[in-house]
Amino acid sequence: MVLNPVLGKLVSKRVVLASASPRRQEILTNVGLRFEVVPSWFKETLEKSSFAAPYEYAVETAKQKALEVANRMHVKHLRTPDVVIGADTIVTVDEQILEKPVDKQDAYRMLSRLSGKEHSVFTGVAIIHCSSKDNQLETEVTDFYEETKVKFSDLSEELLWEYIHSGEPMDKAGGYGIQALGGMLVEYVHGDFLNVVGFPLNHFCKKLAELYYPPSKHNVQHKKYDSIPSVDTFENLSDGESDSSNFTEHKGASKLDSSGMCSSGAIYNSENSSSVRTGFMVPLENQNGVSESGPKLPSKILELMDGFRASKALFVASKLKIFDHLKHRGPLKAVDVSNEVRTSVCGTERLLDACAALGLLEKTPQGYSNTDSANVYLTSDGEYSLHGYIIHSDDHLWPLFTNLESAVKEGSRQNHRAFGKKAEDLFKDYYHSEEVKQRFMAAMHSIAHLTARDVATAFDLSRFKSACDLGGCTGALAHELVQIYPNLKVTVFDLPEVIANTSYFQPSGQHMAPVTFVSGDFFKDNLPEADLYILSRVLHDWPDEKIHVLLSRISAVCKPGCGILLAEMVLDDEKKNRSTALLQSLNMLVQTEGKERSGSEYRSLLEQHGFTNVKIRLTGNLLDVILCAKT
Ligand SMILES: Cc1cn([C@@H]2O[C@H](COP(=O)(O)OP(=O)(O)OP(=O)(O)O)[C@@H](O)[C@H]2O)c(=O)[nH]c1=O
Repeated sequence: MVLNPVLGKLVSKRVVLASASPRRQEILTNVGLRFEVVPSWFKETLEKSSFAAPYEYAVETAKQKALEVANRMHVKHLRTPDVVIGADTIVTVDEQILEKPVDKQDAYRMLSRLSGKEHSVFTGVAIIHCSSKDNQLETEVTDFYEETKVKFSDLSEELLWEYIHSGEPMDKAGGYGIQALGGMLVEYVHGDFLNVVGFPLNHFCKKLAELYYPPSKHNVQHKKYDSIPSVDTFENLSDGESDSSNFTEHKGASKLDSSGMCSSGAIYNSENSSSVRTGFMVPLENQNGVSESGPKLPSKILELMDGFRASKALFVASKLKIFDHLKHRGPLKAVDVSNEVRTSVCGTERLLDACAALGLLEKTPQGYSNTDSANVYLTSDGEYSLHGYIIHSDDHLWPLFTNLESAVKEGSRQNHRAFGKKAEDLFKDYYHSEEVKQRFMAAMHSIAHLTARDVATAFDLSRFKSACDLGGCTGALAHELVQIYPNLKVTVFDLPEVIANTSYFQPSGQHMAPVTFVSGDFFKDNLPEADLYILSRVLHDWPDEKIHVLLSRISAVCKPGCGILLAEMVLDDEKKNRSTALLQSLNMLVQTEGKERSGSEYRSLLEQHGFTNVKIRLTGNLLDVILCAKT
């Protein structure tokens, strides 16, 4: 495998693909890159005549798409990505730039222009490396383009219209998809096929190699990077050389463990510990000095095998409030932390070291201190504290997940095995004790607060005058909504046990008037009147039968034009790409009768109750958003 070493450089980074194109997602997923998808909101309206060459237009558009996402993620979530990738594909013929057709007539114009001729497909790509200094986003942009020439056969009118009516042209530059039916129109392709499909993978890998393995004096003389470097080339690149790259590696990304394995997939040859090999095929020399290929290092599998250890280390550090202590008193030595939290020195030191290697803490000669993200997310009073959710995960989800095998065998929740009692009503279980209720509410508040801005801004909701957040718990989303839409009045509707406990979670110093709390059970009691009903992380708790009851109750009080806003993790229709959401669906299996659903499943549920014009936005945050209106 020659590609993995370069892509392996991205393993420990938060990589974001700023593109809604399913083709780009597939091309990069197929080579094992792990990334989040955050489609860009940049409008592709740059003035084409201001560019000397068409590829400059594609490159600039790609750059603007990626920068928009980098900025948005930095400003909105305090979650600066490490690398954002943007791309833009255009077709040029007779010095005209063709983008995606706006309608069938436009597709006809484009395709008849391409008929019987050779044209060029350019994809511009921008790779943005991001960092945050004093809360300011800093970016380093690398961009390039790739050109592929494509020749179409002569297309008859009949063929052309048949192709247009297939629907394939509409979301594709030049009005065709070479990877599908459009392939039948093509006489020849000169250049990179994937570049036509939407992403020049080969050139992208070369760029990464240039960035992460800048040629040293030594190999400038001997090596020419005019193709993707071979394994041999990579073997000669020590980490020393890669460290000279501008881009710092994630801390601990290449740490050795006792078995000689590196977390990034690098391995030390025991006979030559100074050379780090980042390939997955590990050439080792046998006694005769002949190279043999060792087994592949399955770093993804190893990471998954260890995943629970990392989770538990995070849970224990959170439970011991180590991040809180370090926020106020750090840097501290292990012995001081152990005194503060009353634990053994040797155990504490190992936990702190593990947390530092996982990137949760900094370790310096002065001691351990929090990273910026530990201060924001892991302290119990951090601005976007996940502390509540972490404690809930440890106390509640962990015991349930240890019974995952039974859940899979039986197809049902496991409260009886985890907690020794039969699950009655999902929420009654949470609310049977004050302590469990507080913990659950804190967990829900953590997630609602972290996602509220993206949920509230996924669609323009300014046409609605009143909203009712059904199961709105502590009101975290409601408060965000009234900040963003000052004319909106929001009612939070939840069970009496919840409403009685919301005061602790209210933001201080805000004008509280527009958010009202009303108690009731949305399956039984009258629903407050509203133009917009919000269900955030509600439907995934329930089986379809219960959802039909709830949606029919909402539909009965909803006037035409009024809407429903759902916030859920939305699965892709094939249920194969979004591992966080698919794991969340297992999480629902172990504890509820609900599940995560795909966009089409939600659409179908809503349409059965008279809600149409269903729009789905993937936010790149933990929750996606669906908006629909009653007709
Ligand atoms: C020529 C050709 C193009 N495409 C698709 O055309 C879109 C171009 O549009 P874009 O503006 O570059 O991208 P987008 O789809 O709008 O996504 P985004 O990156 O969010 O702007 C991309 O999808 C490409 O795959 C194919 O799937 N096959 C082909 O043969």
